[in-house]
Amino acid sequence: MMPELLRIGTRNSELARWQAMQVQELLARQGLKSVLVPVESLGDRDQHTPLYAMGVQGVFTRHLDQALLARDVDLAVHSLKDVPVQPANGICLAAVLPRGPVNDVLICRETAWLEDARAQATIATGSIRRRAAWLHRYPHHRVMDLRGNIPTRLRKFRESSWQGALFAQAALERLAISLQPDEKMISLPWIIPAPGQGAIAVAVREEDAELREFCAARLNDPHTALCVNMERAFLQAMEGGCSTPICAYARIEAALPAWESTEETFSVIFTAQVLSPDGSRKLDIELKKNLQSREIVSRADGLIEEIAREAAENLLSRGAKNLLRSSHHPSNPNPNL
Ligand SMILES: NCc1[nH]cc(CCC(=O)O)c1CC(=O)O
Repeated sequence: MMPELLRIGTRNSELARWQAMQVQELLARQGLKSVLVPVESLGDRDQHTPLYAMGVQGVFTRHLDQALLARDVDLAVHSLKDVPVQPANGICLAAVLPRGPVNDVLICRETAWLEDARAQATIATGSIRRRAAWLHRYPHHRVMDLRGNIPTRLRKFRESSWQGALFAQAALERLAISLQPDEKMISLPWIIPAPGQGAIAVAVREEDAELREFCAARLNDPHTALCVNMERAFLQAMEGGCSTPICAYARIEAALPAWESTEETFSVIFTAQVLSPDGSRKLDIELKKNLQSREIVSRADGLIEEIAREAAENLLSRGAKNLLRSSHHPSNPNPNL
């Protein structure tokens, strides 16, 4: 039996509440009533310790896992990017919603410094992936640590003299952030996103079979699921956590059908990258597979395994582990590099 009123657990940030409301709206369209239940997370309580230094996975999701297991909530809504690849015991991801924008963006005031290859600049981000990618392209820039939720980070940028700050485009769009007249938003497609970036996930208790199946049938987007599950399988194969500069992005594009085929044909394009934390070195790979539309569901698991393993084996054989290990603390780069 499903409860009359579903309780949706969410972090209490503006972005988290917006995302939880999306799920609430989708449930309402299916005739299900729900309420939002805010649950504070470790990552929200401590907004100063850099994320990479917290040393635990799931700083944004653990308290919601606990609320699910304690039966204080029936569903939990997460930014998939923040969810550890290994789910907590008794909890499973039942659905991912259609993916939003995946890119990172730069918010800045004037841009002369970007066009001048030798200009000095200070850029702010709390993400070691964005830091590494930025420093790879602009090794002479300085990257500052910037923590907090989106409005806080934007405010800190506005009060600073930094040239720019990095954000997920999905987050800015969801909060309908309006830029000031002197501000610009520049899309950064050359930064490969984090696994799962731009996707919203719904977690439930494993034992709630009815709710789990309902979410899988009515809320889940199979295209998004194929892509993000591939990115996360790759992350797992690399044994990386949320605090390593591991990037992965899978997308599905319509491909021209083979002449004898009447079925729609797609390509899955998987791009991955690992960087040394100081940005001095990087390894890339791109893999592409064609598949028929029905295979997006029927062959999903096999394809995810196959591509994730091939990409991880390739990068690991080229020395990815050394590269990720080469400096542990961004502000204390290995002098040997
Ligand atoms: N770690 C925080 C977090 N988790 C998800 C998003 C943005 C939305 C998304 O990428 O899905 C953000 C903010 C950011 O990365 O700037």
